[in-house]
Amino acid sequence: MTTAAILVAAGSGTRAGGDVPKQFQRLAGRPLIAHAHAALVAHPAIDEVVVVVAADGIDHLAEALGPVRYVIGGASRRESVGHGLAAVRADRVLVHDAARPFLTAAVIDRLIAALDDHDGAVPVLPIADTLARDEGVLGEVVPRGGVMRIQTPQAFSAACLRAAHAAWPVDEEATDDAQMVRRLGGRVALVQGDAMLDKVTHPDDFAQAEARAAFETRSASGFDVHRLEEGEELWLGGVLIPHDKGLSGHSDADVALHALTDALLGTIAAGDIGTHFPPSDPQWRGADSAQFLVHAAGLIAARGGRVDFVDLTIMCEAPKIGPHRAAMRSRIAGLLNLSEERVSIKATTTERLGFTGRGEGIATQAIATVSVPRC
Ligand SMILES: Nc1ccn([C@@H]2O[C@H](COP(=O)(O)OP(=O)(O)OP(=O)(O)O)[C@@H](O)[C@H]2O)c(=O)n1
Ligand SMILES: C[C@](O)(CO)[C@H](O)COP(=O)(O)O
Repeated sequence: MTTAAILVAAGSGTRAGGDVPKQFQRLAGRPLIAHAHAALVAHPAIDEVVVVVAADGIDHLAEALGPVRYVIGGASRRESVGHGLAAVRADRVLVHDAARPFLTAAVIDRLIAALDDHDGAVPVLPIADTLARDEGVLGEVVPRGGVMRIQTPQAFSAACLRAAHAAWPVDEEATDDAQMVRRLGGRVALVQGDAMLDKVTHPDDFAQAEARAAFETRSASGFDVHRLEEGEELWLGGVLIPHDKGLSGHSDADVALHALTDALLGTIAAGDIGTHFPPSDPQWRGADSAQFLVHAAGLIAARGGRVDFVDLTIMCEAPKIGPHRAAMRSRIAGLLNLSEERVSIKATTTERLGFTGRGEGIATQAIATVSVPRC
């Protein structure tokens, strides 16, 4: 069985307002659509993802997601889903609103499992508030027993969804695909929904979704070594230290900033310092390593994340690190826009053992802890 996901994003977002349709406005550091798209792409059971976008949204889509598979949508959500459906080949189809950003793998798992013995499946939530008619003033209560909220993604056997779209009257609108499948006689399962999946519809919903954005804490380590040589400057932790030898190697060979840069890159699985600044590239010869650290922190910020804490252990026999610790903390805190309480610098000798003990080089181990939006 293969599974496709259709991510509908061809609406104008009129109720939400803003300079661009809501699906391209930023939420938790990324375009709104990027959250749901990442969740669908990352799910192991989903084989293909197609985005449905308005003709005048193609540039916004490219800016938001880079090169992705897309088709042009229609005048209504129903038509947009139909265009997506024409572009996929899989046996099962999930249809999801780009306006519902926080989609977990657990919801997708529940929907797909329900397709084993149903034609479709929808995530549902109970209604917690009293419902009443709006008559200008308070009208009668609407009984809420047996009533529920229906979310997306909605999952279907592709054949059933195609048949439902083909049978639907052209001049009638549909609230969602599940109702279309149901009207054709399809059995649609109810699976547990998720409050995190609530749709961003009105301007205030952005603030609420922002508050809901789940962050996860990640830690990663970095390690680096550079050789001590005569005739070189000694840059360590972004500070020039007077010493009879200096470090040689990539850029200014600041082994502490290199280890820390690798730790930061590790938190977002973005490779290492050599991936971003190849040692073979002459432009980095003698370069200030501070820019590498700032670049890594920038990549974390671009994902909507933040650096929480960094900890370095510098291993050398000489120079003594203690007298320079405060300057290093201050420099690194400044580069990362952190308070100094969030920068820890420790040092150790290796008891005259190994290359550090013989004064041939300096090693640094770094650990970075960051918060990034869960996706
Ligand atoms: N012609 C349409 C209309 C809606 N959608 C998508 O359907 C989802 C749910 O629709 P809704 O929240 O109503 O979005 P909009 O139609 O954009 O909002 P509004 O009604 O405020 O303009 C959204 O991801 C929207 O982009 C679509 O693909 N094609
Ligand atoms: C498809 C849907 O999200 C299910 O709850 C909902 O019906 C979309 O409604 P809208 O009025 O187009 O926002």
